[in-house]
Amino acid sequence: MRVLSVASECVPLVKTGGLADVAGALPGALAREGVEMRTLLPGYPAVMAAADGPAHDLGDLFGGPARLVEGRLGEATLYALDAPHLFDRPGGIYLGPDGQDWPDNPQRFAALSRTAARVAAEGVGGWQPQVMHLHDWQAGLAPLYLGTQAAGSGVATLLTIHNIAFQGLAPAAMIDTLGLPPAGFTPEGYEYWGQVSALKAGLVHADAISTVSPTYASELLTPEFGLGLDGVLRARRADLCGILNGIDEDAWTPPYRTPRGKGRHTRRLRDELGLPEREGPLAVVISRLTGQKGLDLLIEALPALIDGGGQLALLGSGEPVLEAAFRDAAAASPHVAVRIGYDEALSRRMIAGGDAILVPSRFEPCGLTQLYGLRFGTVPVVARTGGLADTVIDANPAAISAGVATGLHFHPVTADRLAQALVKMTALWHDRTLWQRMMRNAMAQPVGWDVSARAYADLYRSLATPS
Ligand SMILES: Nc1ncnc2c1ncn2[C@@H]1O[C@H](COP(=O)(O)OP(=O)(O)O[C@H]2O[C@H](CO)[C@@H](O)[C@H](O)[C@H]2O)[C@@H](O)[C@H]1O
Repeated sequence: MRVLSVASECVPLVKTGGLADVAGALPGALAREGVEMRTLLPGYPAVMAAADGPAHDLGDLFGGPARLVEGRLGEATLYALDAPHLFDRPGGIYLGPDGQDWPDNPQRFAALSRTAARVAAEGVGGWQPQVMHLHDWQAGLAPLYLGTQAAGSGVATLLTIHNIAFQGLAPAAMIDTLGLPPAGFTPEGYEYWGQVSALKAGLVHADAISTVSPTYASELLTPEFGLGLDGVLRARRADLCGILNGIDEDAWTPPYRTPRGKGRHTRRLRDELGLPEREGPLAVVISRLTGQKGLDLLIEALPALIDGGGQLALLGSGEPVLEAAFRDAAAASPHVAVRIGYDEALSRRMIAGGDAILVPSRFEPCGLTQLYGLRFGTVPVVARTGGLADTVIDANPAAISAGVATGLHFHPVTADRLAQALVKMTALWHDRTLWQRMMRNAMAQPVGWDVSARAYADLYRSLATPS
């Protein structure tokens, strides 16, 4: 089975969020299922640095010359879309130096999608996929472009939603520039309230749609979570499924085997962050600071943790208002440590040293940090939504008496309920036997890719026409 994965970011080359982790993990996880997955990425400078193989000329692509250059992504093949006028620039991969989207983002990711469709239709260097696995809006136009290619039939398409909040909107005036079929610009097609929506194009035209947890797959069908696309998704309900993300269990192995081993790392973390010793739980957060993640609720609920004898260590970056609020919280209490920035090594030390990891998201398609938490016995305290609900077993009385709890849920997602959960977490932490039982349960829970890789492989096989 040959699959082309198409993404706008991918570890270890370029990452702004969880999509990169998933795109980076899939080729290895699927190789074990007999799937040969190759990955197409935009040729940002960091990606071009990994592309030193044969090059294939693509001619002009949205106003400049383009090539597909082969490289390696771990054991797998990488295709880098080398189009310097679109991708060779300093700054963020989505945002310019002014913090706004690059003005030519519609063309940049249309170029990625159009190239994907071309690889699917014509093959590259003698290799042609049977299935295209497209990630988020940046690859959303690929099924539409594929449909316009004479040779396009026969390659199946799967679109995975990692974040429906980004829909890839562009003005209708760009239909020609992007080379889209004008007849498709209707509410049943890729039009979204008078604009072009790359995500909607994918949702309408892909053969199948998935998202990254079963609960989120059903939440997406509701107006609250569908963010304007719930109607489109309800119409495609029969083709929508949820497959949980995993994490790379080898890359994320705790530096201890049993709960007892954690203490040393907690002391070290307190030292590193300048937190005083305290007889209470040390909660950690590693997150993008955006409305999605519900961290404004944590600012409100923080007294419940700190006045109850706990501590908070937060690592993140994002919205300036939230960064400032957490900096202020750290200035106001010796029991709050805040690091603004992106630092994977520190994130690992925090997960190893923390007693609990907080994920109060308003919506969370899957979430990865609670999975790291489980693996490290860092008890997750999570909003009961999306993949958080699917991966953490709440310490309710039934789960406690059955001895299966791995964390805490709160619902509805409000500051009050979060505060209550923090109080409960503190009480559970003081019951050392119970807490260690939860840690052991968490550490024993499988959070790798095995089950989900098999689910993707089955899905690809059900979509592909035999060849
Ligand atoms: N300051 C920082 N320093 C170091 N590391 C940091 C960091 N901030 C974030 N990270 C890391 O970035 C990743 C974030 O992944 P998540 O899945 O938690 O959320 P994200 O919303 O980005 O992903 C979206 O896509 C993924 C993949 O499908 C879904 O799990 C998720 O629900 C969806 O919102 C984690 O690996 C985390 O450790």
